[in-house]
Amino acid sequence: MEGVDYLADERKKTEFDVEEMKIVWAGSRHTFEVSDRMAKLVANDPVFRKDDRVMLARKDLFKNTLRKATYAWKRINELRLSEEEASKLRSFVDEPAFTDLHWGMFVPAIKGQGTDEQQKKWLPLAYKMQIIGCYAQTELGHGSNVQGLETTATFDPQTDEFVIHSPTLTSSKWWPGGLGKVSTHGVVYARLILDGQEHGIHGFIVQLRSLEDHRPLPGITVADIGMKFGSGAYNTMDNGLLRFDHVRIPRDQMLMRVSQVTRDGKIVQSDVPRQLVYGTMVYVRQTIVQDASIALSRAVCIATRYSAVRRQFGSSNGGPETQVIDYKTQQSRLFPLLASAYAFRFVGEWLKWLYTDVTQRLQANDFSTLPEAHACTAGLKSLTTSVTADGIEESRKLCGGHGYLASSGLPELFAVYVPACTYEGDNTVLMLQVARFLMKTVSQLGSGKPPVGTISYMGRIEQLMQCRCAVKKAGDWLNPNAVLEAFEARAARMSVSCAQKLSKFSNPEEGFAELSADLVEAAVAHCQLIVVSKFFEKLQQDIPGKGVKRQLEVLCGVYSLHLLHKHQGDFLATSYITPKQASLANDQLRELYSQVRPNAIALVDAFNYTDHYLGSILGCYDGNVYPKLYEAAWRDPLNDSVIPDGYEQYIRPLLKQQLRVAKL
Ligand SMILES: CCCCCCCCCC/C=C\CCCCCCCC(=O)SCCNC(=O)CCNC(=O)[C@H](O)C(C)(C)COP(=O)(O)OP(=O)(O)OC[C@H]1O[C@@H](n2cnc3c(N)ncnc32)[C@H](O)[C@@H]1OP(=O)(O)O
Ligand SMILES: Cc1cc2nc3c(=O)[nH]c(=O)nc-3n(C[C@H](O)[C@H](O)[C@H](O)COP(=O)(O)OP(=O)(O)OC[C@H]3O[C@@H](n4cnc5c(N)ncnc54)[C@H](O)[C@@H]3O)c2cc1C
Repeated sequence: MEGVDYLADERKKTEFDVEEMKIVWAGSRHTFEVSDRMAKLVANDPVFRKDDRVMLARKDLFKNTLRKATYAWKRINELRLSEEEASKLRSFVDEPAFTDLHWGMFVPAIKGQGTDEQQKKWLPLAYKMQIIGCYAQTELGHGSNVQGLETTATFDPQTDEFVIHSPTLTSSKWWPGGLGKVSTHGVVYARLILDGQEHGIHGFIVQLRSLEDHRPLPGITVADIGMKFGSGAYNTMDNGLLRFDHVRIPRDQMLMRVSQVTRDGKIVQSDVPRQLVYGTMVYVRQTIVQDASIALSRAVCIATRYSAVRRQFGSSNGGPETQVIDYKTQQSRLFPLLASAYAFRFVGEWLKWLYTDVTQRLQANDFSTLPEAHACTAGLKSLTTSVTADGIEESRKLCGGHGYLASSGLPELFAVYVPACTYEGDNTVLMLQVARFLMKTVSQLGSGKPPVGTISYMGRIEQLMQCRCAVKKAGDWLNPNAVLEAFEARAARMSVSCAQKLSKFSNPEEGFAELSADLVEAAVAHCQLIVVSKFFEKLQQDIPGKGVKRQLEVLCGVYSLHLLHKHQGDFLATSYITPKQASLANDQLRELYSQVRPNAIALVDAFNYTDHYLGSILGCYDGNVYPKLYEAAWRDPLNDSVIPDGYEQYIRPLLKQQLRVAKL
């Protein structure tokens, strides 16, 4: 029935001010208002419809994305949207496109690695989309190992040019988004060669296609790499391959903020550390952490609403069956994901602050916080994307059979999201970077240089190695200090244990390789501690609105205690807690689930997602799931006719043949 809210009874149970929670989720009233306005603008414009997307074949899918992306650009200009509004609008269009890489990597690479003059030349063109750019780093043979890239950029002093070349098949650029069919330019990463000497990997702005007729320029071979995971999903994106055959570019197209090549072919290093060549990756990893909370909250919103609608078993005297959300097993799978979405939102907010802070410091030639920023962005990117990818799949299972329907929105969300565990750094490779940072920190303890920031807890290493958990009853686990100390002690002890084992190897690199699985576990423990501690820090802030802070405290408890329960092996093995204390934590966790239960629908309403953005019948705001599923089935092209295409050719002869067999 039109206009009936099938979740109204659920919404009546709410114990907090949802409108205020929406502001907390958005980050500020201003961000909420911009988001809300842009989401509605997209939802109300028929050009941005997406319910037909899963039916499209690759070419139509791609053209459809071009149509939407260019229409979005037209609206951005017509409405004179700010950068913030434009970026929100693009995200609500909700379709991976070349514009993600243009705005998300090409522009930031020029901003971060280009000199002032280079920025002055290229950014205005990029801002007006008079050139479209991609980020061409990964090759067929090398992705994780950036130092192993094979593309060469050889300086020719005769002509004052670089010669960009792909010497082998494995040096072909492979994967860059937007490269396959759209980009006119790329920031291409290549080995710099001056007078026969190698000088590491640097970024170069290379024009790839003609601005007149879009044909590849001489010496350039470029194409799409082919279909990817899932039928629709990320196939809206033209990930590309690219080969260079001695392509010449002017010297001033090497991005020269980190190192400069002079007219006579000499390299001059600026004060800036060489790792800044990796700066765009740090920036993007930070945005990916923010996106993780969005993707996870979408999945959780769908699974929570549907769990309140869906009923199975438990009917007595002909009454309604039990809502599946009331099953403790459903709650123990769903509510930690809900809590994780909030936790990732807050750690993402903090990481954005950290990134802004490190950027300002870099501008003032203070490079001291760069290693921590690298470790935090790498580790949190790895942790949040892994949990989110698994969480989307768990949400699908929480929706039973209907979760497998494309109209649930979950299969597509999963297919689009899951490469986040790989792109912008494979999650294991990134955790190993965190492990290196941890081992370095442990080795420097006692050197007089106290660890700061997210690693400052290591400064209390003696206390953390010896302390024992003081929890005596379940409610003691609600004390933030008890929880924080548990996570700190676990992370510190796991790191120290790895460092002790490492010290037994005569070759540290061999030791690191041998112990890498343990090191990854220590890095995960450290990253989980960061998320828990940033959630607690959020709760220190003034949070207005009836019951809002209380709900966040409950979610923070769920987030930390479900981790403690899941990883109790770590906490027990490091002897910080006893089995009894682990069991008390689980008792408290169950109690917290009961407190989430009446607020669950309101907690996902606070994400403020339009039905358009969610793109899910199971997650629709009014909960009127069954009629919508029934109607959607009839819209499937297979139901255009009662007798399917192919009946005469295949089904009828088959049936006849079976008759003949039966007669024999
Ligand atoms: C329909 C539904 C829609 C649903 C939508 C859902 C939401 C979707 C969201 C989508 C969002 C965005 C879309 C994104 C689109 C995809 C973009 C993907 C783009 C890419 O993938 S680009 C390619 C990225 N490539 C990588 O990340 C490669 C990974 N490898 C590396 O980073 C490095 O090579 C390395 C692993 C770090 C190793 O490098 P290297 O060997 O040079 O380094 P060492 O280990 O020797 O370390 C040397 C030294 O340098 C320090 N260091 C390393 N990296 C950095 C850094 N980045 N910054 C600062 N410092 C760094 C390291 O710590 C060492 O320091 P030390 O000497 O120990 O002090
Ligand atoms: C959808 C998508 C979009 C992308 N977009 C872009 C783009 O726009 N631009 C771009 O340049 N690139 C892009 N990429 C490439 C991406 O950045 C790389 O695929 C990614 O960095 C992983 O590198 P790889 O493929 O070389 O993985 P590999 O390193 O080959 O990983 C394979 C396996 O080896 C393991 N492994 C590798 N090294 C180690 C190690 N040292 N220790 C232990 N285990 C290890 C990994 O954990 C993994 O299990 C994209 C990729 C995808 C999937």
